[in-house]
Amino acid sequence: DNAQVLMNFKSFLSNADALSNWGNQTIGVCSWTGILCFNQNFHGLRLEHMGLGGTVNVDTLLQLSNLNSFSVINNNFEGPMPEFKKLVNLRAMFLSNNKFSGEIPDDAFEGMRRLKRVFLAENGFTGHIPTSLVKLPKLLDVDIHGNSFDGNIPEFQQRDFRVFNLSYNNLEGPIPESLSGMDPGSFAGNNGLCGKPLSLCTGSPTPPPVSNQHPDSHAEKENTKKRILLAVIIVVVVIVLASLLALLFIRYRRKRAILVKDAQPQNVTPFSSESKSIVVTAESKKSEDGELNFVGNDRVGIDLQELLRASAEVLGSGSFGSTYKAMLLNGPVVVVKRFKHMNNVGKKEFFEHMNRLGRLSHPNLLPLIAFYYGKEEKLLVHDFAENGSLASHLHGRNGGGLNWATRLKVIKGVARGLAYLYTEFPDQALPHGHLKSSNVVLDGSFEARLAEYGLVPVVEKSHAQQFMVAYKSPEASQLERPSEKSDIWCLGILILELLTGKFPANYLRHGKGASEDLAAWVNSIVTEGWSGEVLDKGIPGRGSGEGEMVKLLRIGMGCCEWSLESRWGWKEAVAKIEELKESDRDGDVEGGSDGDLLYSLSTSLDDFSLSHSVS
Ligand SMILES: Nc1ncnc2c1ncn2[C@@H]1O[C@H](COP(=O)(O)OP(=O)(O)OP(=O)(O)O)[C@@H](O)[C@H]1O
Repeated sequence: DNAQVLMNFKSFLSNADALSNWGNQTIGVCSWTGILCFNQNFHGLRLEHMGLGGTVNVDTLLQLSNLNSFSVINNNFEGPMPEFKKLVNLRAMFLSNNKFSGEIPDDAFEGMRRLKRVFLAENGFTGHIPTSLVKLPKLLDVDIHGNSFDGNIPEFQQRDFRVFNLSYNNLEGPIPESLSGMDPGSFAGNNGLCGKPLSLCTGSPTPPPVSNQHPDSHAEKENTKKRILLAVIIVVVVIVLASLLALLFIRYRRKRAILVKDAQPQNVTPFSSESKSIVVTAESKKSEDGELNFVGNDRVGIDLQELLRASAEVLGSGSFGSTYKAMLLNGPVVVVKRFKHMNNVGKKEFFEHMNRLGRLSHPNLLPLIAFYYGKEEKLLVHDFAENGSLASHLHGRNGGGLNWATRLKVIKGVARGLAYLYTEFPDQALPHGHLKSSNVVLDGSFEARLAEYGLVPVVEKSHAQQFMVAYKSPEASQLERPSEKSDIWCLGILILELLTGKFPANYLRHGKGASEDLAAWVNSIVTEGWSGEVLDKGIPGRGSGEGEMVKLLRIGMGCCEWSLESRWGWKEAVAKIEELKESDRDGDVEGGSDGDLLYSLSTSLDDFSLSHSVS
């Protein structure tokens, strides 16, 4: 049976401490760590981030009935790619972020008629892209970035890719015509590639055919000479221009130094955490970079001097810097957040973007009052929300205290705020970009207000990729490019967090691989906790609202669909959230009895599990 086979498979692994509950017959195979089940039937292995090594024994896997999905993302496996070819029923193969190496035989994927998803990224694979891969009849996702594949890109026979990433290899030659419509990022970091969607192949106005391997040597020499000449001219021009600019810059700095004297160091750190007070100096206010710029017209009444000298209390610190609560003597309490890593755009664009954010106005958005522009650091000033963050109510000292009615009110507010952002920023992939429970704050009447929205355009790309939560959605972490549905993924996680009371631990963990952790967290709810454990038992007022809570859970899972096609769009999610009621008895009742409730819950969870891992 599968239990015995799995134990056998484990015996070939090294450092398998994470699989310590394997073999426990009382809990059953479906509850073992990393096992994917559907209707209590095994269908996959998801052994991610476990530090595993040793051998992936394919002959053992062969004995597992219904193995559809196999993932060992982010472990320490070494050596050549295991001979997965024998697993003809496999639909998804995730080997990314290991130390696999060597050439993959040309026929390595032959006969894998069901294989849809191939993830080999960030390993040490070499040699040509195997032709059997490009012939797979069902291939939808292929991500082989960050290896050392070389040679030409073969003609892929599939057309509609969902994920396609060949970046950061040693591929060369013209990109096949059929791939010319792909995102250029899919080919980035391959120095030898040319042709659409990258720049045209040199020496010819159109990409040369692959068979053109014997160019006329005289013409080639002429071309080379011309190229060298051109390069020399460019280098000389660049040096001259750079010297001129340097000269101008030095003169400008000298002038400025006289005007501003030593204001600059204080600008960079206008808060002193020791004294816990705001210490932007008088000099800095005079300097160009030291001004607080008020963006909302209704706040002109705030006294700048007073704000700058107000005593401040540290609220916490996140991935960008610390956040302070500043108490003005005769005015409102405001929150000032320090931001590093906000140098994606120049000063002018930064100002424009802040003014744009300042014009936003919605009851579920924390308004931006003012901002400060420093070279290294920016400050954003907001209203203080009296009831703190949603995270603190779900997981903090008063954790679990929010009743169902308030949770519903909060999620409706979040949905409305998000809908407003989507409407106001239709051209942006990520209208929010950083939606998580610590960025949902609650005002005096527990109305939700979204914080840290709309910042993606000004945040440095690498920082955004590493720390902003929308970048931890599956598509963003695998493609390094989020979709407009990535914010919806975050909404889904927030819903699951709100209903289960569980903290998506690694979702906030800074660093690599967090999206997979996040997905694993969602998945673990599905595989381990469906039988009544999913909804937080301690939510006050849960009794009469369980049917509605299950509806919200389904919405959450619709938002957490792994594939972008199946994931809900924002309009659908918002409309469904708006339909929710406080009590099952308010109007039409669904799933009234406990039996029905459990049934509908398990059905939705199984649906989710299926599409999540095998899609
Ligand atoms: N306007 C506000 N009113 C009340 N509390 C706030 C406000 N803004 C932020 N906070 C709280 O201050 C704390 C620190 O916030 P901060 O944004 O620095 O960290 P974070 O949200 O955990 O991380 P990140 O920088 O990734 O957003 C959080 O608990 C946050 O909820």
